[in-house]
Amino acid sequence: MVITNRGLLSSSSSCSHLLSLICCGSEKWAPRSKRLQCRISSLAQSSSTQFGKLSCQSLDQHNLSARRPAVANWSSLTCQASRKEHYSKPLILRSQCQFTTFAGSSQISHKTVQAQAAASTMPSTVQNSQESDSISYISQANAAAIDELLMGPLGFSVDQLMELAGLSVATAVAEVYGVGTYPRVLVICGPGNNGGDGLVAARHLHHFGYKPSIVYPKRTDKPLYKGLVTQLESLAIPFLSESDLPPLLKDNYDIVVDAMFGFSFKGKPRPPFDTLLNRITIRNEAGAENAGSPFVVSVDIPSGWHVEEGDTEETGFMPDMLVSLTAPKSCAKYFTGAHHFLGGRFVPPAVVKTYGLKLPAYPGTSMCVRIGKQTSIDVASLRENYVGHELTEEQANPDPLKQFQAWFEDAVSAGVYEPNAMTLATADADGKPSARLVLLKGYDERGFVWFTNYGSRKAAELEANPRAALVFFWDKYNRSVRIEGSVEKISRMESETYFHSRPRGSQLGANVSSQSSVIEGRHILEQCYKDLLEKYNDGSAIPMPNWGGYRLHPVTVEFWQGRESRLHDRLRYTLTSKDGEEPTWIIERLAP
Ligand SMILES: NC(=O)C1=CN([C@@H]2O[C@H](COP(=O)(O)OP(=O)(O)OC[C@H]3O[C@@H](n4cnc5c(N)ncnc54)[C@H](O)[C@@H]3O)[C@@H](O)[C@H]2O)[C@H](O)CC1
Ligand SMILES: [K+]
Repeated sequence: MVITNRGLLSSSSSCSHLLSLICCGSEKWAPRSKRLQCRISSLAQSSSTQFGKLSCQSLDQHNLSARRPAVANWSSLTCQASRKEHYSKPLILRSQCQFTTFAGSSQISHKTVQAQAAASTMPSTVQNSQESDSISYISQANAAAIDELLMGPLGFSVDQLMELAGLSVATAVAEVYGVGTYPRVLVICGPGNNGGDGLVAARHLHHFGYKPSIVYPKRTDKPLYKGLVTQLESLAIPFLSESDLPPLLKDNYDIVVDAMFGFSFKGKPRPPFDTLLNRITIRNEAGAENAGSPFVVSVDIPSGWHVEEGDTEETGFMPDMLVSLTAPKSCAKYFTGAHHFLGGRFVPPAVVKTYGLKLPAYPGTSMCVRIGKQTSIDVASLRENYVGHELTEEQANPDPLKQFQAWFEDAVSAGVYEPNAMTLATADADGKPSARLVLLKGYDERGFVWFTNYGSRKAAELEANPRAALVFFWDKYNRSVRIEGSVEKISRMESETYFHSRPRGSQLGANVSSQSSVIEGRHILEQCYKDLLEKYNDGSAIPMPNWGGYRLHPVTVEFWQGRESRLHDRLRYTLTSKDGEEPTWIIERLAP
């Protein structure tokens, strides 16, 4: 019987009936004591077979208790072991389980199997049982069997699955480590399909704007891999040898993608992967001098880990992020890094059914989904170490509008969500400020335009005090732009043109909302919307309400680029006019 930590465990015995042992350890911990709970159940559900007896006995010094359900035809038993001690060592439960089966009234087999299971030393806050219950973790054997099923009767090809796997990895990386802050990626590829996933991920990361480099020491001649390498070479993505790597990886890389080994890994890593793994492990040791080394993202499995039991070699390797593929492997239960994602949005119902998989839904059009909680966040310590971009006086366009356009286009191509969202700050006649988010709807040499209800609070404030400030923030590049100046309404014709270009639903919505006024409830809006929908359901023009655009004429524009160690770049453009001359922009650097 082979039993692993805290997951569904495979078992074998010479007996014709399979047993499985489900252990859940760390979530049951009490301070300074460890408890391991195992449920032993029969997977043989033959109607002619009934369990006559199933018992469990501890082979160690544990306090073992066994509980069986109070039903006559029972086929499972819960054993619980506990031992008081420090957290430093795993709790190992070795027990002897005995079962006897009957067909009719005669005993047909009697088998004693020994089971061993361990509770890891993870603190109980890291995972909760709800999480383990709501998602399936699969064994090494099942991972391989699922692959065979996919690539056999279910008609998938390895290239196709690898493409989906690599794309999932790249999208998960981009979701957590923005290209603006962490552009330099080292992808370390192993000899098998896990390495292939790494090659695919590198290609997608390149197209997402990252700068990947690859270490691929054990290449294969298979056409699939040769093709992937050729594709990367055609993008001028560098392939490096281990000797090309700097002594401190963080000097050249923000992220390391560990695509060395996946679910077929066995034993201990052989050279050169042992040293490569060492290089991305050191950072986890207390007081390591390279504690600020790159973030490590493991593909499918943290390389070197036992596929089911985790870091059995006690190397201390713990990636910051794990992207499980298809379904998390059992070892993922020991993952305590900050980010756990599941990738591979292709699992057909036949696989889900055959393996009884519980998998989370993928949101929207995402290729990956976050699973598990993000480890608790200390808000005060949230801090990006901005790297990779700069804004020097030499680079800055003398025209702030052109500089804005360049940064805006960068934000759009980096996939920033609503890059035109900006905070608009206004103040009333007494100087009392207020701010809200609005959408930029146009910009040119005349200024920056947005639309709103002319009866809103901002409109009243702009009436009393026609000056405003705008702030953009584009996280993927760690850039912000601040714009200040005077504000005026745009012409009614411009507003009409834009209003009628909007979807009819938005036009009706603008008529419904007497913006910023207090209303009795949402039903007022819904009723009014319904009435207007009926009124204009003949397709006739929807009139523009007291609504329109504003244009801010900038007099100062500041560009802020986040840089390392808080030494940010700040360039402020100020519109300055000397006697009788056309106003011009002067650029000054501000202390960060
Ligand atoms: N269904 C999916 O989601 C898919 C995932 N894919 C990825 O494929 C791997 C599994 O690939 P496989 O080729 O079977 O195995 P590995 O990549 O884990 O590596 C096997 C490779 O490594 C060698 N090896 C084994 N042990 C050692 C060791 N101790 N030291 C050195 N080398 C070792 C072995 O000889 C082989 O050469 C899965 O995890 C996903 O990442 C697929 O891309 C598509 C389907
Ligand atoms: K890996």
